[in-house]
Amino acid sequence: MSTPEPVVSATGLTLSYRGTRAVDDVSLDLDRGVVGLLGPNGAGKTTLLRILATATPPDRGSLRVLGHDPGTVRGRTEARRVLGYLPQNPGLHPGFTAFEFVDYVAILKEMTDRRARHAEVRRVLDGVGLAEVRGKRIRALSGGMRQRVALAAALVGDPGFLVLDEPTVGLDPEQRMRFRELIAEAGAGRTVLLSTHQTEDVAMLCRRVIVMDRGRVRFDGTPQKLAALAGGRVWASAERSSGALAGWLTGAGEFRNVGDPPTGARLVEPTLEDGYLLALDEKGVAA
Ligand SMILES: Nc1ncnc2c1ncn2[C@@H]1O[C@H](COP(=O)(O)OP(=O)(O)OP(=O)(O)O)[C@@H](O)[C@H]1O
Repeated sequence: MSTPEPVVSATGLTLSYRGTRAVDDVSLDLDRGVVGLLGPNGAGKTTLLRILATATPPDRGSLRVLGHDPGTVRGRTEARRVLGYLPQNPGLHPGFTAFEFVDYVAILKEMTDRRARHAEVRRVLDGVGLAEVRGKRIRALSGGMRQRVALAAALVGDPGFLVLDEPTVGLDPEQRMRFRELIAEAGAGRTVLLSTHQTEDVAMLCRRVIVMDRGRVRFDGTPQKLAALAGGRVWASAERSSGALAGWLTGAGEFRNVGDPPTGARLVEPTLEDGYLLALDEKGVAA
């Protein structure tokens, strides 16, 4: 029996901007569920997401999205029909109502039957909990609600692949948790790639995490495995410790350090964030 094709399959993706390799020979396969994409500013996350969402063609490499090849005009059109993209700056028109904006996106997605399209717009707005405010102008909505409008727009047409670029940035903790619920729901039946700086979002939501730095994949594995990279490398001390890549005085009045512990150090449980820090420090850590 042949193995089914992954939902997204990328090989050797490379894209440079004026000599800087924003994405450098990235290969990955994605299947169902929420996959987190972590990396420092400028790591290449947005550029990779734009390539996967077919918004930018790579200089090199091949890509298949739900069986389509975005390298061809026809394949690109087909791929766009089956993917949803929430970009970093979704460009919500403030004068539109939530309904009008999502309807506008649905029109761009070539949904020509007005009645079916309006039913779909209502479905996605209801799905993100905005049924009550669909007639309100976007300028009158809170930041959290605006992000939900952008998510609803990405969900139009029930895409099999959803690309989310830092969707929780700027949200307060309550709104972030509400958004987390929506991402988890979205990931139940489809492939979601979630770029974020929030390591907690990854720990709470993702079964797989990819860490990028300087255009390359530095780690690809489970959140548990990423945290485990810091096993034996996080310790508490009364004084500032040399050998720490990062160390700070906590509210409990002692230092928490990540790095190379001195002999006899009092080790503490590592978090995914500790593993992330070490994955960036030790370039080329594999899954
Ligand atoms: N349109 C562009 N023109 C020139 N350089 C660009 C362009 N877009 C991105 N870059 C450069 O490519 C590299 C990767 O940028 P990218 O925005 O993909 O990173 P990122 O990981 O998404 O960063 P952030 O977390 O800050 O959003 C950076 O060096 C950036 O300056």
